[in-house]
Amino acid sequence: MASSTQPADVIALSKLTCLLLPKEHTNLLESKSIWSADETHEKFSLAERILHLDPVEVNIFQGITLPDAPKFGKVFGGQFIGQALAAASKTVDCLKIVHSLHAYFLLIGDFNMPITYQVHRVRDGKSFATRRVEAIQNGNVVFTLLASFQKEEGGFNHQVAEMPSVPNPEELLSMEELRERRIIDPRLPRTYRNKVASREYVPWPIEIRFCEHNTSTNQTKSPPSLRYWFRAKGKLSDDQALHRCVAAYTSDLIFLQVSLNPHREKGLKSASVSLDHSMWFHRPFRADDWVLYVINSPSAHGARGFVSGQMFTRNGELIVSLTQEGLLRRARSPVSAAKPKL
Ligand SMILES: CCCCCCCCCCCCCC(=O)SCCNC(=O)CCNC(=O)[C@H](O)C(C)(C)COP(=O)(O)OP(=O)(O)OC[C@H]1O[C@@H](n2cnc3c(N)ncnc32)[C@H](O)[C@@H]1OP(=O)(O)O
Repeated sequence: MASSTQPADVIALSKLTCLLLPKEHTNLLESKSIWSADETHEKFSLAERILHLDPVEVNIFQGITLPDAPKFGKVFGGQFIGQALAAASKTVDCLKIVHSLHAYFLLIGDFNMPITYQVHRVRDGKSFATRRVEAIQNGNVVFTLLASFQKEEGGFNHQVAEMPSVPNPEELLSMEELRERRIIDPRLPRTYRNKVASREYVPWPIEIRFCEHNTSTNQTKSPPSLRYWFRAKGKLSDDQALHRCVAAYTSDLIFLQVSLNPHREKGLKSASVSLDHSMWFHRPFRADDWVLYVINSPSAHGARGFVSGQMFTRNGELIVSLTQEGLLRRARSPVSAAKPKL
């Protein structure tokens, strides 16, 4: 090769390798990643647009809370996890993909303000890379995440966890259909039905189908477990990093609430927020294809609820294991608390 002369464009050069690629194949080098282009465009799914970040400086990105993104009166915890993971992913060699993350929610986020994500490049190894991300609003660190990335590598393989036998998502009702049914279900209290009907309904970027037919309300006790299928609405870009960010985003939508199930009662008003969140990504998957989320809460004690979860593909592959601890309090009445914050 060194002695022959060939007409070609030099595309990439390093100390060891000189890659010669004919012009007609340069498209092979175009990034297929979500991280490069302007992703605010309408053609992208809402989940992908929510996770879009603008680069501000080296290692610094900015995210916003879109008007049509779920909020729950504050920046949704899953939005912090998804956006922070997106920020970390943008600073890592694209051959390395996230395999675990650990996050703490430090302060309630203000959804009217942009969020600055500062990425610290903790380490870049041959196979692994580690990143620490701080989400900042008003000069305060409101959320922090540690994430580890790994280059694809072959190895031992086993899976003991079995996907439970549940109905296919096609046989189950969508959240929208469930809402309609609940409004007219005579077995449910009229006050509850009226509340569901009058509450503003903002569609989520994620489609959810509960596996069990459930007639319990947020004021009736039920076991501390839940199983549902989810997938992003619309098609996501073909980037495994994005699919993991979307699963991270979704994982906080209905998770901690499962810990409250056995304690629900008439008149209960709770003040609950996620405190920490950990995820391990075992195998590749698509978040715009159905994923089964199996949730259990083994413990609640000392105003903290603990939940663990597993995610499976339709084929029964265990793709994610996760845990969360959250603050579970009875909300104070306005008489005893002048300005409740939670
Ligand atoms: C079927 C369909 C189902 C659908 C379900 C959909 C649901 C979807 C749900 C989606 C889920 C989304 C999930 C998510 O997105 S949760 C969002 C992500 N998580 C967070 O944002 C948490 C951020 N972290 C913090 O805010 C702090 O670190 C906390 C608060 C945890 C600790 O920090 P700190 O140690 O400093 O706090 P503190 O304990 O002293 O208290 C702080 C303040 O609170 C007052 N306070 C205390 N006790 C009560 C009480 N009982 N009732 C009312 N207020 C109370 C207290 O007086 C104080 O106020 P003030 O004295 O400062 O004024």
